[in-house]
Amino acid sequence: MSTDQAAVDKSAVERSAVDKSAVGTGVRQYHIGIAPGEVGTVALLPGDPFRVPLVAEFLTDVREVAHRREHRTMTGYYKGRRITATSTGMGCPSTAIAVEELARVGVTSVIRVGSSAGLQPGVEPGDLLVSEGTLRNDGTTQAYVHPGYPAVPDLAITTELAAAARRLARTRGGFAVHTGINASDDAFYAEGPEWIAELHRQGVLNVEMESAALFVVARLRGMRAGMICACSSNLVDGTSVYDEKNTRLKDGWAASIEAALETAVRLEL
Ligand SMILES: O=P(O)(O)O[C@H]1O[C@H](CO)[C@@H](O)[C@H]1O
Ligand SMILES: O=c1cc[nH]c(=O)[nH]1
Repeated sequence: MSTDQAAVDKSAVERSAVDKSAVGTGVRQYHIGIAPGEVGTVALLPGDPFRVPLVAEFLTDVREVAHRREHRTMTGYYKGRRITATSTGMGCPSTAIAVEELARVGVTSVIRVGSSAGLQPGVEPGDLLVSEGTLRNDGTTQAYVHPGYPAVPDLAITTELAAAARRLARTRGGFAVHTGINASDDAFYAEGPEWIAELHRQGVLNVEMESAALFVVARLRGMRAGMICACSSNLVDGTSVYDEKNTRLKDGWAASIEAALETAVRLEL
């Protein structure tokens, strides 16, 4: 086959190939199992499906909509606003799928309520961490955008998350609120001392595994996104590194959910 013929054949295949960006609008979604009309416009996104009921504890008229693979979804109402909680699973690949499919069923704002490890001294288990932007150390977003494309949250959601978290910290006490840049890694157990020290030197506040996909895919699909995490551990001072009875982390999850719900109400998301 000549080179010219190969080029013609390639473009013929490209012409008939599936365009996934146009697939699935308005129907029950393949991975998350939700159909349009079953959820509202704002979704809180924990990583862990077992934390979806923790969001539901704050809601009235709770309904479980679907649970497929790592994606569990419940809906309910908080202060009159319809709220959805959908778990993303761990990492950017499943998070990108969740955000893509939530966009296809009418969700317009997504707030990750996650756990994340601190990289600066003074960031303690149970503290709340609000993202101002993400260092994209993941593979998924490389498939979507230019290497220099920023992974940034919505400004108003971010400002409101920080304000809501600070109000809770003032009235409840027992935890601090930090804002800054975080990293999104793909490989939890490949975060070695050298990488942790490099992130620390560059002033990165914390590390987690989903926000690169969350922020990039949300931008590309015209959605608003934000992230508030509870600190699970501190990787530079070794506080409470993955100990089962991390009650401060559990309290931090609840506070992060409350801050996200208040944000949804105040901004009418
Ligand atoms: O607790 P979640 O929200 O899953 O967040 C963090 O926990 C997991 C790693 O332990 C990763 O998903 C990381 O981002
Ligand atoms: O990537 C991550 C996320 C949470 N905790 C870690 O230690 N690393």
